[in-house]
Amino acid sequence: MAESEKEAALPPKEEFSEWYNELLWMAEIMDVRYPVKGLYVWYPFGFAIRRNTYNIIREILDNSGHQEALFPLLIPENEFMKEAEHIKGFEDEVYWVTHGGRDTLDIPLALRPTSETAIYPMYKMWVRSHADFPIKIYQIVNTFRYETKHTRPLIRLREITSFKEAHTVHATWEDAEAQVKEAIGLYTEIYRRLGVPVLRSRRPDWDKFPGADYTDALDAIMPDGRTLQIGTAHHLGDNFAKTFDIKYETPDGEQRYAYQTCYGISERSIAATISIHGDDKGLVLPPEIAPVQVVIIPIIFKKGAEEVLAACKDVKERLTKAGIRVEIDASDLRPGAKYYKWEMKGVPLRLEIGPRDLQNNVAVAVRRDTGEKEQISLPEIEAGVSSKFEAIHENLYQKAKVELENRIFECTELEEVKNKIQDGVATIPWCGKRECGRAMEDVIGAGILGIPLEQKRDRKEKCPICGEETETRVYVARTY
Ligand SMILES: Nc1ncnc2c1ncn2[C@@H]1O[C@H](COS(=O)(=O)NC(=O)[C@@H](N)CS)[C@@H](O)[C@H]1O
Repeated sequence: MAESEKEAALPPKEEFSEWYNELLWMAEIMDVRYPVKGLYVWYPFGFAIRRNTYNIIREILDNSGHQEALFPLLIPENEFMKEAEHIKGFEDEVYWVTHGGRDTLDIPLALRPTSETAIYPMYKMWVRSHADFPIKIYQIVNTFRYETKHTRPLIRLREITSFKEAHTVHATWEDAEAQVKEAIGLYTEIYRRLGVPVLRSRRPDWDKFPGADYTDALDAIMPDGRTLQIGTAHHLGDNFAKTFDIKYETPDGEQRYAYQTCYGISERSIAATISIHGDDKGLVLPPEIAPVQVVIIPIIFKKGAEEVLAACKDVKERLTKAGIRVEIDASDLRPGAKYYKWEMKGVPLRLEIGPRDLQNNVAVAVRRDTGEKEQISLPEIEAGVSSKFEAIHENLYQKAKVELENRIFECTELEEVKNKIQDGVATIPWCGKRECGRAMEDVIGAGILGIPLEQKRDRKEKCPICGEETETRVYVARTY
Protein backbone atom coordinates (compact mmCIF):
# COMPACT_ATOMS: atom_id res chain seq x y z
CA MET A 1 0.00 0.00 0.00
CA ALA A 2 1.45 3.39 -1.00
CA GLU A 3 2.56 5.57 1.90
CA SER A 4 0.44 8.46 0.64
CA GLU A 5 -2.70 6.32 0.67
CA LYS A 6 -2.22 5.81 4.42
CA GLU A 7 -1.16 9.34 5.34
CA ALA A 8 -4.67 10.71 5.78
CA ALA A 9 -6.82 8.47 7.72
CA LEU A 10 -6.11 7.48 11.36
CA PRO A 11 -8.97 9.02 13.40
CA PRO A 12 -8.24 10.22 16.96
CA LYS A 13 -8.32 7.40 19.53
CA GLU A 14 -11.37 8.78 21.28
CA GLU A 15 -13.34 7.78 18.20
CA PHE A 16 -12.30 4.33 19.38
CA SER A 17 -14.21 2.05 17.02
CA GLU A 18 -13.10 3.94 13.87
CA TRP A 19 -9.57 4.34 15.27
CA TYR A 20 -9.36 0.60 15.94
CA ASN A 21 -10.59 -0.47 12.50
CA GLU A 22 -8.39 2.04 10.64
CA LEU A 23 -5.35 1.11 12.72
CA LEU A 24 -5.59 -2.62 11.92
CA TRP A 25 -5.39 -1.60 8.28
CA MET A 26 -2.82 1.21 8.45
CA ALA A 27 -0.42 -0.70 10.71
CA GLU A 28 -0.90 -3.73 8.46
CA ILE A 29 -2.16 -6.07 11.14
CA MET A 30 -5.31 -7.54 9.58
CA ASP A 31 -6.94 -7.23 6.18
CA VAL A 32 -10.69 -7.40 6.71
CA ARG A 33 -11.57 -7.66 3.01
CA TYR A 34 -11.70 -11.48 2.98
CA PRO A 35 -15.00 -12.49 1.31
CA VAL A 36 -16.44 -14.49 4.25
CA LYS A 37 -18.04 -12.65 7.19
CA GLY A 38 -16.05 -13.01 10.41
CA LEU A 39 -12.93 -14.35 8.68
CA TYR A 40 -9.92 -12.06 8.34
CA VAL A 41 -6.38 -12.17 6.94
CA TRP A 42 -3.23 -11.72 9.04
CA TYR A 43 -0.74 -9.40 7.30
CA PRO A 44 2.88 -10.42 7.90
CA PHE A 45 3.43 -7.53 10.36
CA GLY A 46 0.34 -8.48 12.34
CA PHE A 47 1.31 -12.13 12.19
CA ALA A 48 4.69 -11.26 13.72
CA ILE A 49 2.88 -9.57 16.63
CA ARG A 50 0.80 -12.75 16.99
CA ARG A 51 3.91 -14.94 16.91
CA ASN A 52 5.66 -12.88 19.60
CA THR A 53 2.52 -12.80 21.76
CA TYR A 54 1.99 -16.55 21.52
CA ASN A 55 5.66 -17.17 22.28
CA ILE A 56 4.95 -15.57 25.68
CA ILE A 57 1.81 -17.70 26.11
CA ARG A 58 3.72 -20.91 25.23
CA GLU A 59 6.65 -19.97 27.51
CA ILE A 60 4.36 -19.41 30.51
CA LEU A 61 2.33 -22.57 29.88
CA ASP A 62 5.36 -24.77 29.13
CA ASN A 63 7.10 -23.51 32.29
CA SER A 64 4.10 -24.47 34.41
CA GLY A 65 3.85 -28.16 33.54
CA HIS A 66 1.68 -27.90 30.43
CA GLN A 67 2.40 -29.86 27.25
CA GLU A 68 1.36 -28.72 23.78
CA ALA A 69 -0.45 -31.24 21.55
CA LEU A 70 -2.75 -31.15 18.52
CA PHE A 71 -6.21 -32.64 18.02
CA PRO A 72 -8.28 -32.87 14.81
CA LEU A 73 -10.48 -30.06 13.61
CA LEU A 74 -13.52 -32.20 12.68
CA ILE A 75 -15.75 -33.66 15.42
CA PRO A 76 -18.27 -36.43 14.63
CA GLU A 77 -21.85 -35.43 15.43
CA ASN A 78 -22.37 -38.37 17.81
CA GLU A 79 -19.47 -37.22 20.02
CA PHE A 80 -20.41 -33.54 19.79
CA MET A 81 -24.02 -34.22 20.78
CA LYS A 82 -23.14 -36.18 23.94
CA GLU A 83 -22.98 -33.43 26.59
CA ALA A 84 -26.42 -31.82 26.86
CA GLU A 85 -25.42 -28.49 28.42
CA HIS A 86 -22.51 -28.17 26.01
CA ILE A 87 -24.74 -28.73 23.00
CA LYS A 88 -27.31 -26.23 24.26
CA GLY A 89 -24.55 -23.68 24.57
CA PHE A 90 -23.06 -24.26 21.15
CA GLU A 91 -25.73 -25.71 18.86
CA ASP A 92 -26.48 -22.29 17.30
CA GLU A 93 -22.79 -21.65 16.74
CA VAL A 94 -21.54 -24.85 15.16
CA TYR A 95 -20.51 -25.14 11.51
CA TRP A 96 -21.18 -28.59 10.05
CA VAL A 97 -19.34 -30.42 7.26
CA THR A 98 -21.84 -32.66 5.51
CA HIS A 99 -20.05 -33.66 2.29
CA GLY A 100 -16.74 -35.13 1.20
CA GLY A 101 -16.48 -34.38 -2.50
CA ARG A 102 -19.81 -35.44 -3.99
CA ASP A 103 -20.51 -37.96 -1.21
CA THR A 104 -22.86 -37.09 1.61
CA LEU A 105 -21.10 -37.99 4.86
CA ASP A 106 -22.94 -40.65 6.84
CA ILE A 107 -21.98 -38.77 10.02
CA PRO A 108 -21.92 -34.97 9.79
CA LEU A 109 -18.72 -33.46 11.19
CA ALA A 110 -18.59 -30.29 13.33
CA LEU A 111 -15.87 -27.73 12.84
CA ARG A 112 -14.61 -27.48 16.45
CA PRO A 113 -16.12 -24.41 18.21
CA THR A 114 -13.90 -25.54 21.12
CA SER A 115 -12.38 -28.97 21.55
CA GLU A 116 -13.91 -30.72 24.59
CA THR A 117 -15.80 -33.19 22.39
CA ALA A 118 -12.74 -33.85 20.22
CA ILE A 119 -10.34 -34.34 23.13
CA TYR A 120 -12.35 -36.11 25.81
CA PRO A 121 -13.05 -39.33 23.85
CA MET A 122 -9.24 -39.55 23.62
CA TYR A 123 -8.82 -38.76 27.33
CA LYS A 124 -11.16 -41.68 28.00
CA MET A 125 -8.60 -43.96 26.29
CA TRP A 126 -5.59 -42.27 27.91
CA VAL A 127 -6.71 -42.05 31.55
CA ARG A 128 -6.27 -45.24 33.62
CA SER A 129 -4.89 -44.41 37.05
CA HIS A 130 -4.52 -41.57 39.54
CA ALA A 131 -0.82 -41.79 38.62
CA ASP A 132 -1.69 -40.32 35.21
CA PHE A 133 -2.69 -37.00 36.83
CA PRO A 134 -2.49 -34.14 36.41
CA ILE A 135 -2.94 -34.09 32.65
CA LYS A 136 -2.23 -30.52 31.51
CA ILE A 137 -2.40 -30.40 27.72
CA TYR A 138 -3.07 -27.39 25.50
CA GLN A 139 -3.28 -26.65 21.81
CA ILE A 140 -3.19 -23.44 19.75
CA VAL A 141 -5.60 -23.89 16.85
CA ASN A 142 -8.32 -22.24 14.84
CA THR A 143 -11.87 -22.79 16.02
CA PHE A 144 -15.15 -21.86 14.35
CA ARG A 145 -18.20 -20.22 15.89
CA TYR A 146 -21.14 -19.00 13.83
CA GLU A 147 -21.32 -15.78 15.82
CA THR A 148 -24.57 -13.93 15.18
CA LYS A 149 -23.54 -10.80 17.09
CA HIS A 150 -21.52 -8.09 15.31
CA THR A 151 -18.24 -9.67 14.15
CA ARG A 152 -15.05 -7.60 14.52
CA PRO A 153 -11.41 -8.42 13.71
CA LEU A 154 -9.40 -9.82 16.64
CA ILE A 155 -12.46 -9.38 18.91
CA ARG A 156 -15.36 -11.43 17.63
CA LEU A 157 -14.47 -13.72 14.73
CA ARG A 158 -16.25 -16.64 13.17
CA GLU A 159 -12.89 -18.28 12.62
CA ILE A 160 -10.96 -17.78 15.85
CA THR A 161 -7.49 -18.16 14.36
CA SER A 162 -5.46 -18.13 17.59
CA PHE A 163 -7.44 -20.16 20.08
CA LYS A 164 -5.19 -21.41 22.87
CA GLU A 165 -7.22 -24.02 24.75
CA ALA A 166 -5.93 -26.01 27.72
CA HIS A 167 -7.72 -29.13 28.93
CA THR A 168 -6.66 -30.66 32.26
CA VAL A 169 -7.66 -33.82 34.18
CA HIS A 170 -7.40 -34.38 37.95
CA ALA A 171 -8.34 -36.89 40.66
CA THR A 172 -10.52 -34.60 42.77
CA TRP A 173 -12.81 -31.57 42.53
CA GLU A 174 -10.35 -29.68 44.77
CA ASP A 175 -7.40 -30.45 42.49
CA ALA A 176 -9.38 -29.07 39.55
CA GLU A 177 -10.28 -26.02 41.63
CA ALA A 178 -6.58 -25.44 42.30
CA GLN A 179 -5.90 -25.78 38.58
CA VAL A 180 -8.47 -23.09 37.74
CA LYS A 181 -6.70 -20.82 40.24
CA GLU A 182 -3.33 -21.59 38.63
CA ALA A 183 -4.77 -20.84 35.19
CA ILE A 184 -6.07 -17.43 36.32
CA GLY A 185 -2.63 -16.69 37.81
CA LEU A 186 -0.84 -17.71 34.60
CA TYR A 187 -3.22 -15.60 32.50
CA THR A 188 -2.65 -12.62 34.78
CA GLU A 189 1.11 -13.04 34.24
CA ILE A 190 0.67 -13.34 30.46
CA TYR A 191 -1.23 -10.07 30.50
CA ARG A 192 1.34 -8.40 32.75
CA ARG A 193 3.92 -9.24 30.09
CA LEU A 194 1.63 -7.52 27.55
CA GLY A 195 1.26 -4.54 29.89
CA VAL A 196 -2.47 -5.22 30.18
CA PRO A 197 -4.08 -4.99 33.65
CA VAL A 198 -7.13 -7.23 34.13
CA LEU A 199 -10.30 -7.57 36.19
CA ARG A 200 -10.71 -11.11 37.55
CA SER A 201 -14.17 -12.31 38.41
CA ARG A 202 -16.44 -15.31 38.72
CA ARG A 203 -19.13 -15.18 36.08
CA PRO A 204 -22.73 -15.35 37.34
CA ASP A 205 -24.13 -18.86 37.06
CA TRP A 206 -26.28 -17.96 34.03
CA ASP A 207 -23.20 -16.80 32.15
CA LYS A 208 -20.82 -19.71 32.78
CA PHE A 209 -19.34 -21.96 30.10
CA PRO A 210 -21.85 -24.60 28.88
CA GLY A 211 -21.22 -27.79 30.90
CA ALA A 212 -19.07 -26.11 33.57
CA ASP A 213 -19.58 -25.96 37.35
CA TYR A 214 -18.27 -22.39 37.28
CA THR A 215 -16.34 -19.96 35.08
CA ASP A 216 -13.66 -17.51 36.21
CA ALA A 217 -12.77 -14.80 33.71
CA LEU A 218 -10.30 -12.04 32.94
CA ASP A 219 -11.65 -8.84 31.47
CA ALA A 220 -9.86 -5.79 30.11
CA ILE A 221 -11.49 -2.38 30.20
CA MET A 222 -11.29 -1.05 26.65
CA PRO A 223 -10.86 2.69 25.85
CA ASP A 224 -14.60 3.05 25.17
CA GLY A 225 -15.42 1.82 28.68
CA ARG A 226 -16.71 -1.58 27.56
CA THR A 227 -15.05 -4.71 28.91
CA LEU A 228 -13.53 -7.41 26.71
CA GLN A 229 -13.38 -10.98 28.00
CA ILE A 230 -9.75 -11.86 27.31
CA GLY A 231 -9.46 -15.19 29.08
CA THR A 232 -11.64 -17.73 30.83
CA ALA A 233 -11.02 -20.75 33.03
CA HIS A 234 -13.78 -23.27 33.65
CA HIS A 235 -14.18 -25.87 36.40
CA LEU A 236 -15.92 -28.71 34.59
CA GLY A 237 -16.55 -30.85 37.69
CA ASP A 238 -17.03 -34.47 36.64
CA ASN A 239 -19.74 -33.47 34.15
CA PHE A 240 -17.71 -34.29 31.03
CA ALA A 241 -16.03 -37.28 32.71
CA LYS A 242 -19.46 -38.83 33.26
CA THR A 243 -20.53 -38.01 29.69
CA PHE A 244 -17.32 -39.37 28.15
CA ASP A 245 -16.74 -42.07 30.77
CA ILE A 246 -13.31 -40.81 31.85
CA LYS A 247 -12.52 -42.97 34.89
CA TYR A 248 -9.37 -43.70 36.87
CA GLU A 249 -8.28 -46.24 39.44
CA THR A 250 -7.72 -44.73 42.91
CA PRO A 251 -4.74 -45.85 45.05
CA ASP A 252 -7.03 -48.34 46.80
CA GLY A 253 -8.25 -49.86 43.53
CA GLU A 254 -11.60 -48.08 43.22
CA GLN A 255 -12.88 -46.80 39.83
CA ARG A 256 -13.81 -43.10 39.97
CA TYR A 257 -14.80 -40.35 37.53
CA ALA A 258 -12.09 -37.75 36.92
CA TYR A 259 -12.45 -33.97 37.43
CA GLN A 260 -11.54 -31.53 34.68
CA THR A 261 -10.87 -27.92 33.77
CA CYS A 262 -10.39 -26.06 30.53
CA TYR A 263 -9.13 -22.52 29.92
CA GLY A 264 -8.75 -20.38 26.86
CA ILE A 265 -7.20 -17.26 25.39
CA SER A 266 -7.64 -16.03 21.81
CA GLU A 267 -6.45 -13.17 19.58
CA ARG A 268 -8.49 -10.92 21.85
CA SER A 269 -5.22 -10.79 23.80
CA ILE A 270 -3.79 -8.80 20.87
CA ALA A 271 -6.95 -6.70 20.50
CA ALA A 272 -6.66 -5.65 24.16
CA THR A 273 -2.92 -4.89 23.89
CA ILE A 274 -3.37 -2.75 20.75
CA SER A 275 -6.41 -0.94 22.14
CA ILE A 276 -5.07 -0.18 25.58
CA HIS A 277 -1.60 1.06 24.61
CA GLY A 278 -2.27 2.67 21.22
CA ASP A 279 -2.53 6.46 20.73
CA ASP A 280 -3.48 9.04 18.07
CA LYS A 281 -0.29 8.25 16.14
CA GLY A 282 -1.02 4.52 15.98
CA LEU A 283 0.28 1.39 17.67
CA VAL A 284 2.33 1.56 20.86
CA LEU A 285 3.70 -1.95 21.33
CA PRO A 286 5.26 -3.44 24.45
CA PRO A 287 8.85 -4.14 23.32
CA GLU A 288 8.55 -7.88 23.91
CA ILE A 289 5.94 -8.33 21.15
CA ALA A 290 7.03 -5.59 18.74
CA PRO A 291 8.02 -7.10 15.36
CA VAL A 292 10.47 -4.22 14.99
CA GLN A 293 11.83 -3.15 18.37
CA VAL A 294 14.29 -0.50 17.16
CA VAL A 295 14.31 1.50 13.93
CA ILE A 296 17.56 3.32 13.10
CA ILE A 297 17.17 6.54 11.13
CA PRO A 298 20.43 7.74 9.52
CA ILE A 299 20.54 11.56 9.49
CA ILE A 300 22.27 12.06 6.15
CA PHE A 301 23.94 15.21 4.84
CA LYS A 302 26.15 15.49 1.75
CA LYS A 303 29.20 15.48 3.97
CA GLY A 304 29.92 12.34 6.01
CA ALA A 305 27.04 10.24 4.57
CA GLU A 306 29.15 7.09 4.29
CA GLU A 307 30.37 7.28 7.90
CA VAL A 308 26.82 7.71 9.16
CA LEU A 309 25.51 4.75 7.13
CA ALA A 310 28.46 2.60 8.22
CA ALA A 311 27.81 3.47 11.88
CA CYS A 312 24.12 2.63 11.48
CA LYS A 313 24.94 -0.76 10.00
CA ASP A 314 27.37 -1.44 12.86
CA VAL A 315 24.71 -0.56 15.45
CA LYS A 316 22.17 -2.76 13.64
CA GLU A 317 24.63 -5.68 13.66
CA ARG A 318 25.38 -5.30 17.34
CA LEU A 319 21.73 -5.00 18.36
CA THR A 320 20.81 -8.00 16.19
CA LYS A 321 23.54 -10.00 17.87
CA ALA A 322 22.04 -8.98 21.21
CA GLY A 323 18.74 -10.56 20.07
CA ILE A 324 17.00 -7.27 19.32
CA ARG A 325 14.74 -6.95 16.25
CA VAL A 326 16.06 -3.87 14.42
CA GLU A 327 15.61 -2.15 11.03
CA ILE A 328 17.49 0.71 9.36
CA ASP A 329 15.26 3.04 7.40
CA ALA A 330 17.66 4.43 4.78
CA SER A 331 14.83 5.07 2.31
CA ASP A 332 14.55 8.40 0.60
CA LEU A 333 11.43 9.32 2.57
CA ARG A 334 11.89 12.62 4.37
CA PRO A 335 12.57 12.17 8.12
CA GLY A 336 9.05 13.26 9.15
CA ALA A 337 7.45 10.64 6.93
CA LYS A 338 9.80 8.00 8.38
CA TYR A 339 8.87 8.93 11.95
CA TYR A 340 5.15 8.81 11.01
CA LYS A 341 5.48 5.34 9.43
CA TRP A 342 7.36 3.67 12.28
CA GLU A 343 5.28 5.39 14.98
CA MET A 344 2.18 4.01 13.26
CA LYS A 345 3.73 0.54 13.56
CA GLY A 346 4.36 1.06 17.24
CA VAL A 347 8.16 0.64 17.11
CA PRO A 348 9.12 1.14 20.78
CA LEU A 349 12.43 2.91 20.16
CA ARG A 350 13.83 5.06 17.35
CA LEU A 351 17.59 5.72 17.13
CA GLU A 352 18.69 8.80 15.17
CA ILE A 353 22.34 8.87 14.16
CA GLY A 354 23.87 11.87 12.32
CA PRO A 355 27.39 13.30 11.83
CA ARG A 356 27.28 15.30 15.07
CA ASP A 357 26.16 12.22 17.04
CA LEU A 358 29.09 10.31 15.58
CA GLN A 359 31.47 12.95 16.79
CA ASN A 360 29.94 12.62 20.29
CA ASN A 361 29.92 8.83 19.89
CA VAL A 362 26.17 8.69 20.73
CA ALA A 363 22.81 7.86 19.20
CA VAL A 364 19.67 9.86 20.00
CA ALA A 365 17.04 7.45 21.37
CA VAL A 366 13.39 8.50 21.03
CA ARG A 367 10.78 6.51 23.03
CA ARG A 368 7.49 5.78 21.25
CA ASP A 369 5.50 5.73 24.51
CA THR A 370 6.60 9.12 25.92
CA GLY A 371 8.33 10.82 22.96
CA GLU A 372 11.24 11.46 25.33
CA LYS A 373 14.64 11.93 23.61
CA GLU A 374 17.85 10.83 25.25
CA GLN A 375 21.40 10.20 24.11
CA ILE A 376 22.78 6.68 24.46
CA SER A 377 26.54 6.24 24.12
CA LEU A 378 27.32 4.00 21.14
CA PRO A 379 29.72 1.71 23.05
CA GLU A 380 26.84 0.85 25.47
CA ILE A 381 24.10 0.73 22.86
CA GLU A 382 22.92 -2.82 23.68
CA ALA A 383 22.55 -2.18 27.41
CA GLY A 384 21.10 1.28 26.80
CA VAL A 385 18.42 -0.05 24.45
CA SER A 386 17.51 -2.97 26.75
CA SER A 387 17.06 -0.70 29.74
CA LYS A 388 14.85 1.57 27.63
CA PHE A 389 12.69 -1.49 26.81
CA GLU A 390 12.18 -2.22 30.51
CA ALA A 391 11.27 1.41 31.19
CA ILE A 392 8.81 1.40 28.28
CA HIS A 393 7.11 -1.83 29.39
CA GLU A 394 6.84 -0.64 32.99
CA ASN A 395 5.45 2.73 31.91
CA LEU A 396 2.83 1.13 29.62
CA TYR A 397 1.72 -1.25 32.37
CA GLN A 398 1.57 1.42 35.11
CA LYS A 399 -0.31 3.86 32.87
CA ALA A 400 -2.82 1.14 31.94
CA LYS A 401 -3.30 0.20 35.61
CA VAL A 402 -4.10 3.81 36.54
CA GLU A 403 -6.50 4.04 33.59
CA LEU A 404 -8.25 0.84 34.72
CA GLU A 405 -8.54 2.00 38.33
CA ASN A 406 -10.00 5.29 37.12
CA ARG A 407 -12.67 3.39 35.23
CA ILE A 408 -14.04 1.40 38.17
CA PHE A 409 -16.89 3.23 39.93
CA GLU A 410 -18.28 2.16 43.30
CA CYS A 411 -22.05 2.70 43.23
CA THR A 412 -24.89 2.25 45.72
CA GLU A 413 -27.91 3.01 43.46
CA LEU A 414 -28.91 1.19 40.27
CA GLU A 415 -29.53 4.54 38.56
CA GLU A 416 -25.92 5.50 39.31
CA VAL A 417 -24.74 2.21 37.81
CA LYS A 418 -26.66 2.97 34.63
CA ASN A 419 -24.71 6.11 33.90
CA LYS A 420 -21.35 5.03 35.30
CA ILE A 421 -21.14 2.04 32.95
CA GLN A 422 -21.06 4.45 30.05
CA ASP A 423 -17.46 5.16 31.14
CA GLY A 424 -16.35 1.85 32.58
CA VAL A 425 -17.20 -0.74 35.22
CA ALA A 426 -19.53 -0.17 38.14
CA THR A 427 -19.57 -2.16 41.37
CA ILE A 428 -22.82 -2.62 43.28
CA PRO A 429 -23.85 -4.85 46.24
CA TRP A 430 -25.68 -8.09 45.35
CA CYS A 431 -27.24 -10.68 47.67
CA GLY A 432 -26.26 -13.40 45.17
CA LYS A 433 -29.78 -14.63 44.45
CA ARG A 434 -30.42 -15.25 40.76
CA GLU A 435 -33.73 -13.40 40.65
CA CYS A 436 -32.16 -10.29 42.15
CA GLY A 437 -29.23 -10.49 39.74
CA ARG A 438 -31.50 -10.80 36.72
CA ALA A 439 -33.78 -8.04 38.03
CA MET A 440 -30.74 -5.80 38.48
CA GLU A 441 -29.66 -6.46 34.87
CA ASP A 442 -33.14 -5.55 33.61
CA VAL A 443 -33.12 -2.25 35.48
CA ILE A 444 -29.57 -1.37 34.41
CA GLY A 445 -29.87 -2.65 30.84
CA ALA A 446 -26.47 -4.31 31.12
CA GLY A 447 -25.12 -7.60 32.48
CA ILE A 448 -23.49 -8.56 35.72
CA LEU A 449 -19.91 -9.17 34.64
CA GLY A 450 -18.95 -11.21 37.70
CA ILE A 451 -18.05 -11.35 41.38
CA PRO A 452 -14.45 -10.07 41.83
CA LEU A 453 -12.18 -13.03 42.70
CA GLU A 454 -10.58 -10.95 45.42
CA GLN A 455 -12.65 -8.35 47.25
CA LYS A 456 -12.63 -6.88 50.72
CA ARG A 457 -15.69 -8.38 52.43
CA ASP A 458 -15.47 -5.93 55.27
CA ARG A 459 -18.83 -4.19 55.28
CA LYS A 460 -22.49 -5.17 55.25
CA GLU A 461 -24.47 -3.48 52.48
CA LYS A 462 -27.95 -3.92 51.10
CA CYS A 463 -28.90 -5.74 47.90
CA PRO A 464 -30.51 -2.96 45.79
CA ILE A 465 -33.35 -5.31 44.80
CA CYS A 466 -34.36 -7.23 47.92
CA GLY A 467 -32.60 -5.18 50.60
CA GLU A 468 -30.98 -8.27 52.12
CA GLU A 469 -27.66 -7.61 53.82
CA THR A 470 -24.63 -8.68 51.79
CA GLU A 471 -20.86 -8.35 51.93
CA THR A 472 -20.53 -9.02 48.19
CA ARG A 473 -20.22 -6.46 45.42
CA VAL A 474 -20.32 -7.34 41.72
CA TYR A 475 -18.91 -5.78 38.58
CA VAL A 476 -21.46 -4.48 36.09
CA ALA A 477 -20.33 -3.40 32.63
CA ARG A 478 -21.17 -3.01 28.98
CA THR A 479 -19.25 -5.74 27.20
CA TYR A 480 -17.95 -6.64 23.74
N1 LIG B 1 -15.83 -15.33 18.60
C1 LIG B 1 -14.69 -15.12 19.28
N2 LIG B 1 -13.68 -14.41 18.74
C2 LIG B 1 -12.53 -14.21 19.43
N3 LIG B 1 -12.28 -14.70 20.66
C3 LIG B 1 -13.28 -15.40 21.25
C4 LIG B 1 -14.51 -15.66 20.60
N4 LIG B 1 -15.28 -16.42 21.44
C5 LIG B 1 -14.54 -16.62 22.55
N5 LIG B 1 -13.35 -16.01 22.46
C6 LIG B 1 -12.26 -16.01 23.43
O1 LIG B 1 -11.95 -17.36 23.73
C7 LIG B 1 -11.93 -17.54 25.14
C8 LIG B 1 -12.33 -18.97 25.48
O2 LIG B 1 -13.63 -19.22 24.97
S1 LIG B 1 -14.69 -19.80 25.97
O3 LIG B 1 -15.85 -20.12 25.19
O4 LIG B 1 -14.88 -18.83 27.00
N6 LIG B 1 -14.05 -21.10 26.64
C9 LIG B 1 -13.84 -22.24 25.96
O5 LIG B 1 -14.09 -22.38 24.78
C10 LIG B 1 -13.27 -23.36 26.81
N7 LIG B 1 -13.20 -24.57 26.03
C11 LIG B 1 -11.90 -23.00 27.30
S2 LIG B 1 -10.80 -22.91 25.97
C12 LIG B 1 -12.88 -16.48 25.67
O6 LIG B 1 -12.54 -16.11 27.00
C13 LIG B 1 -12.66 -15.33 24.72
O7 LIG B 1 -11.57 -14.54 25.16
